[in-house]
Amino acid sequence: MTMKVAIFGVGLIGGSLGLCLKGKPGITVVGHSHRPGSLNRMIERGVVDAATLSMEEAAADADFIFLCVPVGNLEEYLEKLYALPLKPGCIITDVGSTKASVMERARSLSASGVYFIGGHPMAGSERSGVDAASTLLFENAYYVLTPSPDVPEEAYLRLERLLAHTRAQIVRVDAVMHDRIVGAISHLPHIIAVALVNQVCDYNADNGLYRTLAAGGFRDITRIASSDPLIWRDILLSNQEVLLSLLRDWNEEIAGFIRLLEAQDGDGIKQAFEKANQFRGELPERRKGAITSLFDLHIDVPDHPGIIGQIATQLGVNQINLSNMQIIESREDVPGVLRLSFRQEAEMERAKDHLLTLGYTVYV
Ligand SMILES: NC(=O)C1=CN([C@@H]2O[C@H](COP(=O)(O)OP(=O)(O)OC[C@H]3O[C@@H](n4cnc5c(N)ncnc54)[C@H](O)[C@@H]3O)[C@@H](O)[C@H]2O)C=CC1
Ligand SMILES: O=C(O)C(=O)Cc1ccc(O)cc1
Repeated sequence: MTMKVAIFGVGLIGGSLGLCLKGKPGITVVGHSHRPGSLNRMIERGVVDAATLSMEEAAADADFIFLCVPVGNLEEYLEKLYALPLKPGCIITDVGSTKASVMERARSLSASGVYFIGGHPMAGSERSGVDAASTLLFENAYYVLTPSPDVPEEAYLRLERLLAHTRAQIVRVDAVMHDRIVGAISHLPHIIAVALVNQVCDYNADNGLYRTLAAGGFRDITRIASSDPLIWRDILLSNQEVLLSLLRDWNEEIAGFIRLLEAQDGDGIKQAFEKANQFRGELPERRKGAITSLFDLHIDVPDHPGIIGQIATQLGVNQINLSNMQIIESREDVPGVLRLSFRQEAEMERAKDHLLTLGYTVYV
């Protein structure tokens, strides 16, 4: 028997779920969009079997409904869905980056025979839209589910089985706890990245050298400042209380650094770095989390024409998939450093071994 999966909001996350589910035995994927212009693109991109502007048509007879719209629109979509005739046993889930508010709304709407299970795949990127969707996005990432106590175990397990196609690791977390933790490890870092970029942007208004010289570390820690403004407006507003508390703690951390510098307290500065080094060293190894990392290789390359093309060709010939390539340092009198980024650790290891055998100096 065929299962129907309906996806509302076929962007980065909805599109990536579509890619994981479409074509799997016994599954049909229908995409819903509120914009006529995006229907063709979903089909061309191959993320859904069928696309429609009608909520009713998308939801009719669906076994699973995924809400993949911005957090600020989740409640409105839930209200509209609960007003439609849904298949008995239908599971509605969402992918929003905050969980407490949507869980609260779903509880107030509950309909008999329809189950809501909050969800949050903790992998993504600073990109958005269906063109950025990827089959591999969720692989090895954590995928949080926040079922309320009244959801039968049978329904939870049905969703878990379907999500096995994402190859993510499912974890069950309380919604309020989720928002607190994700606030600290994902939402606060996004605010810090944006504030830092804007601070430098203001300095740059008077002296363009700031932008010229900004590279390496600045780019690395501010990548997430390029995230979609509307998506992030909604996430931050929805986690307001948690974030206000985290920002107060952040002010304290920064005030601590001000005090250390004013007092010329070298030992204190060293200790702050040592504490951070220690905790960061204990983070799970190279696992995808809310802030996703790529697996990077650095290669010394002599600065002569064609060398970068040669490296890319060598990797291509050996069918090693490269995700990104960047020259970090390139001056006429010094060798350049080329950064190659891979989505998979195994690809990075293969590239490293291959480039070493070709005589390149390679660092992980
Ligand atoms: N971007 C990321 O890395 C992650 C995002 N999420 C969550 O996934 C959800 C979707 O985010 P993305 O896929 O990144 O965004 P996206 O912008 O790529 O996709 C959002 C989709 O919702 C549609 N949509 C439907 N109604 C809309 C409305 N009224 N206003 C605006 N768009 C509407 C858009 O057309 C688009 O297809 C959000 O709730 C976000 O918090 C979760 C994990 C990671
Ligand atoms: O690009 C990154 O590293 C991210 O942090 C992506 C991301 C954005 C929002 C989420 O709720 C989860 C993950």
